[in-house]
Amino acid sequence: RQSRSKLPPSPPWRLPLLGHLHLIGHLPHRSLHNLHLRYGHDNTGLLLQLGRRRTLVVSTAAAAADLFKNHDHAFSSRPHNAAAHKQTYGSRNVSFAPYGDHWRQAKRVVVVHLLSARRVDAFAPVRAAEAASLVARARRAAEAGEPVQVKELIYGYTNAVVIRAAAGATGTTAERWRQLLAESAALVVGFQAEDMVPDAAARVWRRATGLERKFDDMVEEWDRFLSEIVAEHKEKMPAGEDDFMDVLLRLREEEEEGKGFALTDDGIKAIAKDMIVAATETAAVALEWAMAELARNPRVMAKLQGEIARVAAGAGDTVAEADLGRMGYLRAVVKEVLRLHPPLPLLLPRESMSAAAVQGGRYEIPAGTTLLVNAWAIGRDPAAWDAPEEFRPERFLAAGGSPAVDFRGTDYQLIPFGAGRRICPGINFALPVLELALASLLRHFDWELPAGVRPADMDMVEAPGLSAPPRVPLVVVPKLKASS
Ligand code: HEM
Repeated sequence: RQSRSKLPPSPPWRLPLLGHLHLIGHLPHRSLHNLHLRYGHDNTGLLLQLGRRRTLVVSTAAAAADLFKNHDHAFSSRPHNAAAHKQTYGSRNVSFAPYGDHWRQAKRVVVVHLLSARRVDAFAPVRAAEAASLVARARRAAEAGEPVQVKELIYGYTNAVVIRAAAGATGTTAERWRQLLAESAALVVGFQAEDMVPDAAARVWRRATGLERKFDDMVEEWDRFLSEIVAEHKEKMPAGEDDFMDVLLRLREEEEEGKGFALTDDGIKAIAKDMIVAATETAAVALEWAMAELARNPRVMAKLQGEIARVAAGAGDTVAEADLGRMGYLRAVVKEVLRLHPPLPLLLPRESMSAAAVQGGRYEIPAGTTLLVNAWAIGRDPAAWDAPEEFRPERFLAAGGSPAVDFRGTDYQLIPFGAGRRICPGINFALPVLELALASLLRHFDWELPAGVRPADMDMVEAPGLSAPPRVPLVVVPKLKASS
């Protein structure tokens, strides 16, 4: 019953039940960007009815700035999603938990105890060992003169780093974990039934199509696996550095002494799984896009290799993490990759808990509205970026002493990790994982496109899904550099 003039603009052609869903193709960030260009308001966004969800879509830096600066609290919850709820022990993780005491405490545990600078530093030997193994695999391909599928090369690395940090797991346990991750991801591509119709009706549809059974089997298999890992951790005290499971179990012991956060076994499993799911895919997608952009822009690759050679001169076979801080161009490349290819192009959906009068009261967004922030479109916002489609890391090198734009949630034109209360807590964990892999791969090899493929021929469009790797997996040929 709200006055229409107070609602942000909407596209025409709203259908019963579907609302505007029929206007969304299989790459929602691209469809939503096009809809924004046709019907949206640059300072506010666009209001859509996506199935049963009234959805505000924000596609510009100006609109993101207004929302995150002035209305972050109102939009700090997550929409309920039955599939995610089941997979997360009833939203007992961080990413999908609704705003409230549980989320606040769980996020605090993650930020303070699992992802603190000290803890991230403690995993440096894990990263160094896995980077060395990444280089060894690339070296074998180079010596055999074989092209490599970058996704396979990279996933092995990000999976291993994350799983070792989360649960100290290697070998067959890590392999089982890898399979479970891949199978779960395949089940949650695209809009789900409960986005369209009420939960009960969605359940009937999922049962009829056999999807419910598949979800239940998957949830059971994850639980069996995580329970085994918790049991193993309870049995043996850690030798060496603690992994996330060790830390969570210790926090629980402290709680029993009245000092910590009340964690059940399910809570521990939910948080550990959250860390692994949130970290593995995002980092791998970012690395695959980085390699694609470097293969497509030989000038940037050569300049980056020059920096790495200068800074890491004389070091051993792998790049020392301490040297990464002196590689300013490497950081600029990472930023430019995340600007054009945010691994979660629509971040994670939010939901408003109260009405919000945005743009100084010009528009009113009712409570219970889903918010999609199109980071992919914001990275291409012509009001925020010069020549937005160009891959030009130099734009991030601070000119004349002005501070360079950063991705930590205060420069709203670059928000691949989100912003505000729900910002990603894993930035400090992700950065050395990304930078060490890139520096190691570029230090030892030149990466060429297979014979006959020209940079201009490369397909730079994303695959459908929550995260967005290249739809055509990148294949490149490593050539051992003369100095390696
Ligand atoms: C390149 C790597 C990564 C990218 C691009 C990324 C991106 C994101 C984004 C966009 C969000 C949603 C933010 C929002 O709603 O505003 C998020 C949330 C989250 N990320 Fe990351 N992430 C990355 C790596 C990691 C890592 C390494 C971890 C943990 C080890 C992690 C843990 C989480 C968690 C727990 C949340 C939920 C936060 C909340 O709901 O309060 N992420 N991430």
